[in-house]
Amino acid sequence: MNMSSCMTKEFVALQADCTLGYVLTQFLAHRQDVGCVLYEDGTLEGIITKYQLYRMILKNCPLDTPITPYLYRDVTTVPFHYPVTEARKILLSAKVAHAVIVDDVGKVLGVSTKSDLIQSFLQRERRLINQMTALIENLEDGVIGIDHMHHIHTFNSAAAAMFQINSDTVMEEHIQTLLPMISDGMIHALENEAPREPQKVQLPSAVVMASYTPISFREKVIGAIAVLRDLTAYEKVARELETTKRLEGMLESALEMAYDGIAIIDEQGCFQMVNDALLELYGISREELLGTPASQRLPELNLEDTLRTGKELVGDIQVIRGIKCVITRMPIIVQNKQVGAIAKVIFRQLPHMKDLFSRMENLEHELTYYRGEYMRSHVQGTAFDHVITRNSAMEAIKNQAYLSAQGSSTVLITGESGTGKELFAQAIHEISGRPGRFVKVNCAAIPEELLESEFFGYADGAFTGARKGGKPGKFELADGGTLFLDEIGDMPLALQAKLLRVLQEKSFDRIGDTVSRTVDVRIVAATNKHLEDLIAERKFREDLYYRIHVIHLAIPPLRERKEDLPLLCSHLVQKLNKILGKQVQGVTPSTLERLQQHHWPGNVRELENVLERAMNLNAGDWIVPEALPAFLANAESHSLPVPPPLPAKLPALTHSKRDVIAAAERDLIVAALSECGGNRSLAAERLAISRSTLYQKIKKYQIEERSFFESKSQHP
Ligand SMILES: Nc1ncnc2c1ncn2[C@@H]1O[C@H](COP(=O)(O)OP(=O)(O)OP(=O)(O)O)[C@@H](O)[C@H]1O
Repeated sequence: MNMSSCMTKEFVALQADCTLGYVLTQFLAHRQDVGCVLYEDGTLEGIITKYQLYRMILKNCPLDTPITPYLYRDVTTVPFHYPVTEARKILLSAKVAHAVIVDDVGKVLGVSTKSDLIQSFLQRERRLINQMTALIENLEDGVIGIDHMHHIHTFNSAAAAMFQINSDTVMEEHIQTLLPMISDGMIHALENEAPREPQKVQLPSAVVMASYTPISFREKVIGAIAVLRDLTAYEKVARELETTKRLEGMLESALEMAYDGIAIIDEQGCFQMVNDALLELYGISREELLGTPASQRLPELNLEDTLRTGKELVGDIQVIRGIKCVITRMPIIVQNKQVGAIAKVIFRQLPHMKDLFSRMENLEHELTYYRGEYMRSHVQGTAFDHVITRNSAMEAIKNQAYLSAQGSSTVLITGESGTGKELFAQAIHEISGRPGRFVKVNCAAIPEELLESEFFGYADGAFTGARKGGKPGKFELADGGTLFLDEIGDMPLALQAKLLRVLQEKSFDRIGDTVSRTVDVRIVAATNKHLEDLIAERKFREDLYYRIHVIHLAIPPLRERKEDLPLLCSHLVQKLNKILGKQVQGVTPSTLERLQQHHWPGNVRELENVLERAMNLNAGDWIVPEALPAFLANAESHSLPVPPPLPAKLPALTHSKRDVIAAAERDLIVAALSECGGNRSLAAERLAISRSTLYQKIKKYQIEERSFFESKSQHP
């Protein structure tokens, strides 16, 4: 603040020839005590004060007396730009009550009196007090002031919040009564007239650092002030800092222990952390890397790409200093913000790891195999114990069958007639633990017109002659169990479509019924036909094929596993002993030798029939070659060349070849039927095929069976 704002601009301006009377009139009119006598150019000639006028009056000077002789010419002037404090000093040292304020060239601008100065000082003080109060009020620190009697006179809002009390209620209260936790410090500062060491104080809602200072006025201590700084936030930050430091230490140790190279970059793409493994790979020092841009120092890590896209990349193959490396990159996200990126470089013993993985994979496969094997033989092995084999391919199929039994997927079993397809189906059902029944349907043996009712049953009154109350079909009977669809390749197309629907929707309608029924049936299908060929010939639906072809067990024919013959012979002899009530020990080595030479087109069923026949004929404990049927017993027969094993899938036959084979097959069947007088069971046995296969072939070749009964009656 300068003097231009601390002066009276409407001063009494006079000329030297002004009279006493005129000046008195001006003083009264302007209520002033001093007048400035100016030259024409406005500069100061002198001043006249009211005391001079009093003196003129006391000397009885008439009112028209000019004032010139009474002027003060040695006047204290102050330039207008001087600060008020400076002007005060000038007035005090000159011991005058007025100062004339002049501009740069000495022209009078106004007059400043002592009262002007006091006013201005009071104004300034008021402003300072207001500023101070506002400052104290708005401080984040709590401020408490006491007077020399220890009574509180200052208590700002921050202090009120810290002590959780209202400022108005604490004024003039004794500090010791109201705030004992800080009173000692304040009184100490007051009485010792010196600041007190800051101390940590626990308040009800916060921890504060309190500093105490005495307040002096005119070199006398008149009170004390306490400033309280809330440490809660600082303490939290300190704790977080400590945790961060600890975590950083842990992270560094973890990085150093890592076997692979690791590099971390910050938001700017500069290296923040690298571990020894990475430095070793690059042959570089930590100092050379830290703080440098990754894109320039190690561009092959491509970390800036991860920083830019925020995308993870696993398994990037790079060659670094001649070493093949696998690099994985990931963004580092903190509170939903990407703050950097990390790269992991796998470079040590990669080839060994590859070997290790493939060995692990093999071991896993082996484990699965042996687990299945173990479970099968130790836990619930009985069902598959009936499937006799020592052939490794068969063992693998048994395993697969065992594992598939645990699930509910459809199983397709293929293999020549008599290879044990039904045996497998039964074992699967037993192992599955399904509570329902094992229901078998021979799709080839049921007349076509009855197939639908056999499968789905019929409702009460569905057709003339229908059983009262209706009849459940095989699907219903197998609810909760297993439905074994034998010879599925022979299922008519119309029924295939219906079966497909049931498999897809798990529901069906009885014939003549309006209510759909839902069933839980596990399907095991079997066939000795090549379903792919039937699909090509449009005799089997492709969609149904894919529906049932979920798990496929392809059973090899007996001629491909002749090592099974000794075991099978002893198993079947024991089985037949029970049925026939015999005590046969087994087959002699020479019998086995002959059996080994046979081609076994009828597979295990044919072997079973041969052994049954031999046991019926054989008188002794052991089955000798003589007890074997002629085609096995006589030398010519067993010396017959054994045809080579059939490939899994025969090449497509030409029509003529097929016809020749069909004609030969028909002749054989006719011969067998005629020999057995039309007895299908005997003929099937003689031909080493199942009854259903024989029935199917009789149908296929349209063989008239009546003639055989007749021929039998002619031969006693
Ligand atoms: N590996 C085996 N171990 C013990 N017995 C077996 C084996 N394979 C088949 N058999 C027996 O052979 C006979 C024929 O088996 P199964 O009826 O299961 O054959 P399939 O393949 O279903 O025949 P088809 O196709 O003619 O219906 C059964 O008495 C069965 O117990």
